[in-house]
Amino acid sequence: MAPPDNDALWARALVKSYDGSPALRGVSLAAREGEILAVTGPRGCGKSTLLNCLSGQLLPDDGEVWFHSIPVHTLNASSRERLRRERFGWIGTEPHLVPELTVRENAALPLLLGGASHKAAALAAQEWLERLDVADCARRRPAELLQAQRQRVAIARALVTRPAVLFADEPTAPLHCADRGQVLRILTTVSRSHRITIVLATNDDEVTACADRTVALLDGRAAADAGERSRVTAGANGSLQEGAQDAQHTADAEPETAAPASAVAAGSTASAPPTAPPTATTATGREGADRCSASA
Ligand SMILES: Nc1ncnc2c1ncn2[C@@H]1O[C@H](COP(=O)(O)OP(=O)(O)OP(=O)(O)O)[C@@H](O)[C@H]1O
Repeated sequence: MAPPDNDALWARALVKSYDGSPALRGVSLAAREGEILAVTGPRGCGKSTLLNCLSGQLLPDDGEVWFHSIPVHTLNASSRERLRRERFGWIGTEPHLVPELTVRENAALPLLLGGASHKAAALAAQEWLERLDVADCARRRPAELLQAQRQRVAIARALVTRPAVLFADEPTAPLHCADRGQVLRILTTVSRSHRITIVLATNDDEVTACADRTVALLDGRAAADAGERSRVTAGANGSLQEGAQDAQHTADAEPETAAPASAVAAGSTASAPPTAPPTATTATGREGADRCSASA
């Protein structure tokens, strides 16, 4: 089944088990370009597994994941790796920086791995370190930084490639309140200014308030699509149901053209690509993000 044209990320009836123990039992969701989608739920409900399946780090046992017209679930390992490197960013709960590299080298790493010149990669890394307010740490090693600074470096590293989708797995969990606010402000600002779709797993109400929509998981299933602007909910059989109220479009985002998705789809093994190319969508309204921006 092909995804709707206007979704950047779309998943249907995802199933995933570990050694026969189910972690996802038929989760469906969709996220538009520039939208922030929060995946919430108690510990062990499957949030991380869902993000791993959506980002192509894990293959679901069943179900589909589409990034625009690319069927992520059918890509071979090297194509998924390339997709992750070129179009996706990842922020984990722990920063996991390379201890031997400087902060700037860490932030530049995805570009260097993608073949960028050292100069271009260093310039881009520096730019993001400045935005994240850790530029003065550029020559230091991760061990010399505070945890909050390391997390900001990890965010710079995730954003340096200007990903289309940023996955964030409890990105604020290890941070103190003030740092949490700043990280949220950065994420919401970047999502808006660069039209980056953000899918974040969280148990933090403050984080959830910054999202455009929420998908609540319970025991590997979507309990409800709780946002007031929700437009897609998972049916009992994993089918997608369109909600009555569509997202409010805003004109405040500055469009940034992404590289053609077909560049990544080259390695796809799918036999039936979507019938129509995806069309660009606008960012949705974000009252929660405005609240976070104002309070951070
Ligand atoms: N690599 C793994 N091997 C075996 N079981 C796993 C693995 N990863 C997750 N699980 C199990 O799958 C279920 C879902 O875990 P997952 O980490 O996706 O949930 P979560 O909502 O992200 O939890 P948390 O908030 O604790 O990170 C849990 O029962 C967990 O124990």
